[in-house]
Amino acid sequence: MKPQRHIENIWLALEIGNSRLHWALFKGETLDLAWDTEHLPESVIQQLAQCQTLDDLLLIIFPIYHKTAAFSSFLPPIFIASVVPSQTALWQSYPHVEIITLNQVPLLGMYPTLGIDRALALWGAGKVWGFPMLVIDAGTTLTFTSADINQCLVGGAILPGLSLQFLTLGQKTGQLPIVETKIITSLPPRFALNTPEAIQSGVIYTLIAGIKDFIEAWWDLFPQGKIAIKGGDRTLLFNHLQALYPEIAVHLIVEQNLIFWGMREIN
Ligand SMILES: Nc1ncnc2c1ncn2[C@@H]1O[C@H](COP(=O)(O)OP(=O)(O)OP(=O)(O)O)[C@@H](O)[C@H]1O
Ligand SMILES: CC(C)(CO)[C@@H](O)C(=O)NCCC(=O)O
Ligand SMILES: [K+]
Repeated sequence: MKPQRHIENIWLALEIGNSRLHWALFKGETLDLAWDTEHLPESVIQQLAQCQTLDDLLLIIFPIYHKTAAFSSFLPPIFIASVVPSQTALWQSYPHVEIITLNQVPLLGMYPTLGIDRALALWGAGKVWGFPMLVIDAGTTLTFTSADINQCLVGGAILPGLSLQFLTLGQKTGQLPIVETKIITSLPPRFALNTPEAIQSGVIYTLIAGIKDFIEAWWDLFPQGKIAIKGGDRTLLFNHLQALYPEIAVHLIVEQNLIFWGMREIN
C-alpha cells in the first residue's frame, strides 16, 4: 500500500433513501463523483465486504466505472446516512463503515425521530448557503425541514412524494391507472378531459400549490429565509413552479447533493 493513498483521504458517502441509493466519492473535502443505484441485495453487499481495493468496489457499485490507475490499493471507509433500517443492517459486514446518527449533527432542537436525511440535508444547505434555511426534499416523500438563524430546528412537514401519489392512486382504486412520473414533461390542462391528465392535474397542481403555500409561510416567519430543493423530482417540480410562480422559483437553490455537504461538514 502506498502512503500517499492516505493523504488523498478518499471516502465514500452513501445515502440510503426509501427508493434507491445515492453515492458520492470524496477526496478529502472534494466531491469527485456522485451517482445513484438501486438498493443492493445482501449478496452484493457481502461481495463488497470482500473487496480489497476501491477499484474492485467501484466495479460493482458504479455502473459505468472503467478501471483506471487513479484509484487503487485500499478499501475506503463508507459513511452511511440511512432512513431504511433493514438496508442499514446489511452493511454490518463491511469492514470500515460508519452509520451517521442524529447526535453527530450539530443542529439544535432536533426531536429524536427526525430523519437523518432531513437533518443532514438541512445542515449541509445551511452551512453552504446560510441560515435561516428551508430544505424541500422532493423524493419518495416530499419533506419540508427548516432551521432559524441560530441553527435551531424550526420544524417541517412530510407528505407523499410525486411518484408515491401516482402509485397510491393506481394501487388503491379499481379504475385508475398508475401514471408514470417521467412522462410529465409539461403541465397538464388544469381541467382535464381524460383520466391520466385528470390524475396529473390533481397531483401536480396541488403539489405546486402546497409548495408555494409552505414557502410563503416560511417567508412570513423569516423574510430573508433561504430555500433549497433536492430529491429525484426536484427538477420536474422546480420547472413547474417556475412556469406558474417565477417570482418564487427565482429564489430557490436547486441542489441534489445537500446530504453529502452535510456529511462533509460533520466529517
Ligand atoms: N432513475 C430514477 N429512478 C428512480 N426514481 C427516479 C429516477 N429519476 C427520478 N426519479 C424520481 O425520484 C423520486 C425519488 O426520489 P429520490 O431518489 O430522491 O428518493 P430516495 O432518496 O430514494 O427516497 P427518500 O425520499 O427516502 O430520500 C421518485 O419520485 C421518482 O419520480
Ligand atoms: C420522512 C423521510 C421518509 C424522508 O426520507 C425520513 O426522513 C424519515 O423516515 N423520517 C422520520 C420521521 C421524521 O423525520 O419526522
Ligand atoms: K425524501
